[in-house]
Parts: sequence; structure tokens; C-alpha cells
Amino acid sequence: MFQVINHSMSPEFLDEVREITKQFFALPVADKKKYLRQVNDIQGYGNDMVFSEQQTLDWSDRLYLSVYPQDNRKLKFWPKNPDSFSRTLDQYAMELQVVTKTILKVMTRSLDLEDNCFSDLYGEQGKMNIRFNFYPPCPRPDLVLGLKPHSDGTLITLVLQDKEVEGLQFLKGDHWFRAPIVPDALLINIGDLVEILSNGIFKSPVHKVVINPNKERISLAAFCMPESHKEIEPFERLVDESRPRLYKKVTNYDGIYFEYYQQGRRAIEAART
Ligand SMILES: O=C(O)CCC(=O)C(=O)O
Ligand SMILES: [Fe+2]
Repeated sequence: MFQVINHSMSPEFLDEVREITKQFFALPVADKKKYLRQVNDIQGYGNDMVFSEQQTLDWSDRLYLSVYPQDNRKLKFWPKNPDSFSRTLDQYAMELQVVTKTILKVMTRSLDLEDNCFSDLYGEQGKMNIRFNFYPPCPRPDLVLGLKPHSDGTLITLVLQDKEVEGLQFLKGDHWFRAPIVPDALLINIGDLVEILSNGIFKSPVHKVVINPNKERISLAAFCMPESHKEIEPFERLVDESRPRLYKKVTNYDGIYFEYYQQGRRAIEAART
């Protein structure tokens, strides 16, 4: 996990992105329900997906929208209110796409691989889905979690945090550490796919979101993934006798990811050799 500043987005623009998010979630329930997610879709407004009676539900509301490739956009789920929503989201997605490509390039370089190793995987048809998260306050924060512990099933995830209210925490060893708020930064989370590709050199951290007793919190998470059919496995150059291969080849990772997620398990365990 690291935070990126000096990206091309101004503080004012990031505030605008946070503002449309707050305005959407502040709408009356009946208005938000116009964008309700259908049972077999991931796009739309709603809560945690329910897979089983046993599952612990996350204390959050969310709006999940695909932004890339453009063909994946389902505009019927893009809020009409506030009226700047679509314009701002379109701009934000464009800016994030540039940041994503830069970060993937820098990461491959730091592994001494060819520049385009990760970016070829993400490529022109790479998927970016944005989840707008809204965490209402809860008088008994000890009893709930905004998001249960998980790692992301992505290459990387770009998170815009709330400017005032903390909540995101990362697990290192046995301890949870708070992610500090850096108002104008994007927080970059390494996902499971980069852990697999880098043969474990980059780690995909487990994180969760805790709830504030008095204040609501928002965040936006942009999940960057290759097309589902692409084969993901450790780069040959990162496998040798001193560093044995840790992961099998996976395809269609987002499919198995959600199944594991709902059971509170990590999908990456299924990919271990
Ligand atoms: O709310 C946050 O800060 C993090 C969100 C997150 O981890 C996710 O949506 O996967
Ligand atoms: Fe996450």
C-alpha cells in the first residue's frame, strides 16, 4: 500500500468527486432505488451481495459502476442527480486511467521487467470498475465492520479516501494499522493479481474498514483488472531456485474472487502451488 501525490488532479477536482458521492448518497432512498442493482448484476446501487444466510453483512451502502472498457458502461445506473455526476465521473475515470498506466509501468520497472509487462495485461481492454462506498455511523461500532477483512482481487486499486473521517485499516503481522488521510493523495492498494504476477514480491495486503460512532464516511475505490480471459501467472523471470514458484496460473479471477470474499476467505489461497 502506498499513497500517490503529484498526479494530475487538482485538490478542487478531488473535492468535486467527493461531493458528487456525498450528494448521491444523501438522496432520499426512493431516488437511489432507481439505480438499484439487479440480482444477477454487479452494477448499480445496493448493499453487500448476499450469498448465504451465514454471511456477515458489511455496514455500508455502495454504488458500483463499470467505467472501462467504455462498452461496459451501463448508463442507466449513472445517477442523474446531482446533474454533474456523469460528467465528473467520466473525467475522474479518464484521469485514473492515466495514473493507473503510470503506476503499472513504474511497478514493472522496479521488478526489473520490461516496461510493458503489466500494462500489456491491462491493455486497451483493461477493466476499471468504480465502487462508491458510503459508511453510515453506528452507535455500536464494536459490533459492525464497514467492510470485512479482504484483499482486492485486482491488479491495483486506487482509493480516494474521505477527507475527514478515517476508517481504512491494514493488517501487518497480527496488528491492524490505520491508513492515514492524505487529503489530495490517491491510496494505491496492490491487488492479488500483482502478488501472483510478481511471484509474491509485491504483497496484496488484507484490509478492512471500521465504522465511526458519530460520523459518516465516504470513499471511492477504482478496481483495475485485466480482461477475464487473460492468463495470470508469475513472470518466468521472477521464478528461480531461490524463489520457487508460489502461484498457479489463474484465469477469470474475479469469478472465484467474489465467492471466496463472501465466505470471508481469500481467493489467492486457491491459487497457491
Ligand atoms: O473505504 C475504503 O477506504 C476502502 C475501500 C476498499 O477497500 C474496497 O472498496 O475494496
Ligand atoms: Fe479493498
